Amino acid sequence: MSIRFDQVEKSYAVYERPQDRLWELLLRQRRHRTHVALSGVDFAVQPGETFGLVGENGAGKSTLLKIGAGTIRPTRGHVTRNGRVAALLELGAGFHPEESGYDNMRFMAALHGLEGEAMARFVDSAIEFSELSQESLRRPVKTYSSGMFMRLAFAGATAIEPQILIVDEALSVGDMHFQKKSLDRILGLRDQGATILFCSHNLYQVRSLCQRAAWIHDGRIQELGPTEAVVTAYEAHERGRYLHLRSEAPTTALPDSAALPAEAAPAVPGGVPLVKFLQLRTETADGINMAQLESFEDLSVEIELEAYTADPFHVAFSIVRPDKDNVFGTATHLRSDAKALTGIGRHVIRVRFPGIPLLSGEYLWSVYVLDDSGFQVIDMAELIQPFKVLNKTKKEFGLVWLDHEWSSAEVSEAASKEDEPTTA
Ligand SMILES: Nc1ncnc2c1ncn2[C@@H]1O[C@H](COP(=O)(O)OP(=O)(O)OP(=O)(O)O)[C@@H](O)[C@H]1O
Repeated sequence: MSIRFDQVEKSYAVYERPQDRLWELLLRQRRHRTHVALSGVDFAVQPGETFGLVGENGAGKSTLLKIGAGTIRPTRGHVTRNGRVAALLELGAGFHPEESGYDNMRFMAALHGLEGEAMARFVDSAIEFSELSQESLRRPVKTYSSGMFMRLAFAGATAIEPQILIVDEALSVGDMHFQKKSLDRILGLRDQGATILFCSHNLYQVRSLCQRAAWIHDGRIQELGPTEAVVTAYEAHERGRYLHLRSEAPTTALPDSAALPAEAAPAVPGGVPLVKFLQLRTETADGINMAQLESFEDLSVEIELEAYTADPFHVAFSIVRPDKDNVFGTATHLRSDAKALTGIGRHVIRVRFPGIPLLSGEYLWSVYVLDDSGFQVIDMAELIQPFKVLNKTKKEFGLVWLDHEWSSAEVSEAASKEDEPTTA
């Protein structure tokens, strides 16, 4: 139930032109350059642990997952897997397009070495989970919609009751209903003690799900440790990169915050979300949705939502800087009672910030509607309703006011002389 990478390295031969591969074979002359995609990767995901991988595009995350899953071999080093592995990477890549859904499930069972009763149980369980009709299952999978294809592929990949799960942002499988069902399956396996290696660009998900994480940079592990420390270091790096890009390319600077959209598009594909964010309203003594506040004013926030499902859900929101840094975020599942919202229809949540300690600057709001696990985003609106804060009372500077106490002590000359080092 664990997975271990020992000094793993992966290099690819890169050919300028496709025909160079042939010339190399014929002439026995090197016609390629070597690209090192991963090097010196050495860590273990412990039994029952959920381990996150973060890193920018091209850093080597997918290469590492594929090596972990055994779909590609490392150039050096090796991987040890103890337990049944399900890799939720390139779902359906092994399907035979001309064969039926049924037959593809039988092939998958055979690949896992299952026969007779065990094969029948695997096929039944996958088919039941996929919710595909008997008629669809008898058709060749090449006639499936992409959603149907992914549903069957996910169902087949997880039907072996895996002990180790390797997940590459495969959480958006099919429509909203199936996305939730597949996520619940992953969380269920985790709760039963499965070991999970999880890669995502969604740092909220990595933070919520993983105990430890690694940041991969240019094919090497840059940081490895408790998730919060690793993700924070990665965010700081990304921020530096972003500021660098902004300073180098003034034409790509953020738009004037006032021009930002009032409501961002839903995060999730598949039409209307099951719970929709409607609006955010702020209130101070001066009025509703004021474009400018004063530091230490009382501020109330009201978030209105519409649920089209009776399923419980959570709401998170944050105060954000224009460069997307969160100043403060909270969520209903982080309340002491962690109570989810339920019921079809309109919901309004209110949060009061007595004497909000923001200092002068520009801020915005981001709102996320989450499922009952507090993990999957159902709807969101990021960087909405820009507002300014003006600090008229304090001289201190920065983003937020921090309570602090000064103290000083006079150090007498005699005492300080006593502390001086003596030379022999
Ligand atoms: N088959 C291949 N041949 C040559 N180079 C490859 C091959 N596969 C991956 N690479 C290179 O290896 C590096 C790591 O790629 P990888 O797909 O692992 O990155 P990643 O971190 O998963 O990126 P992303 O976040 O964009 O998915 C990249 O530079 C990529 O171009």
